[in-house]
Amino acid sequence: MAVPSPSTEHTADSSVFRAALRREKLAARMALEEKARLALAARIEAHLAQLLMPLAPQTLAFCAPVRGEFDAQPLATLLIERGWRAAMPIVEAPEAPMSFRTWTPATAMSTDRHGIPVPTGGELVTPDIVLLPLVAFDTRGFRLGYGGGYFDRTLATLVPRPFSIGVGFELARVADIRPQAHDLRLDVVITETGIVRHT
Ligand SMILES: Nc1nc2c(c(=O)[nH]1)N(C=O)[C@@H](CNc1ccc(C(=O)N[C@@H](CCC(=O)O)C(=O)O)cc1)CN2
Ligand SMILES: Nc1ncnc2c1ncn2[C@@H]1O[C@H](COP(=O)(O)OP(=O)(O)OP(=O)(O)O)[C@@H](O)[C@H]1O
Repeated sequence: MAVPSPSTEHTADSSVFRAALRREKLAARMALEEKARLALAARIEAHLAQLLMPLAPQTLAFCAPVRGEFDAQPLATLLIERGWRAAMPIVEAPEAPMSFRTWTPATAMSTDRHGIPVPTGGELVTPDIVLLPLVAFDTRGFRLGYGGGYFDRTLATLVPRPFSIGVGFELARVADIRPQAHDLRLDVVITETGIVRHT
């Protein structure tokens, strides 16, 4: 059976398209050589620092990196030293919004149901700013993740909604991820080439 090509073909079923896009972009990221990935990550970190460092200290949520994602821990550590609070999302149940627990470099970690490191304990907090890892993103600022719908479900419940920053590599960019009704637009996307604001 022919596999739909996310780059060229418009299938009627956008969930098939999204699943194929997810596979393609995840494979492209995982195919990056470690050295090349770290060079791109350093550029992302510089853009992110340029955006965040001038701000007054607040609560920043980010994910422990898996599968070749950008690692925000060094920058989060620097921000903590400047008075910020850092937090990580916790998947409590598959269909439920995530909660957020404080994180520092000293925080004891366990592994969640998806194999992602998360704080074992820690205070529950509501983030002001959230870094969202991107599997794919489009020119309007819509994001594709691993397919759990966790961030859409979580951000939809938070009032005021945290400022959302998508973080990923340029290789994740597409024209249109074919967003579904529940998909939220990112306020900002940061890649190695810079910062794009969508709000
Ligand atoms: N590092 C990191 N942590 C994160 C996220 C993330 O994107 N990156 N998340 C961002 O939301 C949440 C976890 N989201 C996840 C969603 C799905 C799967 C997963 O394993 N999905 C299956 C396929 C599911 C499907 O296609 O229906 C898989 O990949 O095999 C893993 C994590 C919270 N923590
Ligand atoms: N606000 C919401 N309320 C209820 N269900 C939702 C909501 N947001 C997403 N979902 C459900 O979650 C599932 C996966 O959504 P989607 O493909 O957008 O995931 P994703 O954004 O790639 O995943 P993740 O955020 O976990 O990385 C979909 O079946 C969708 O119906």
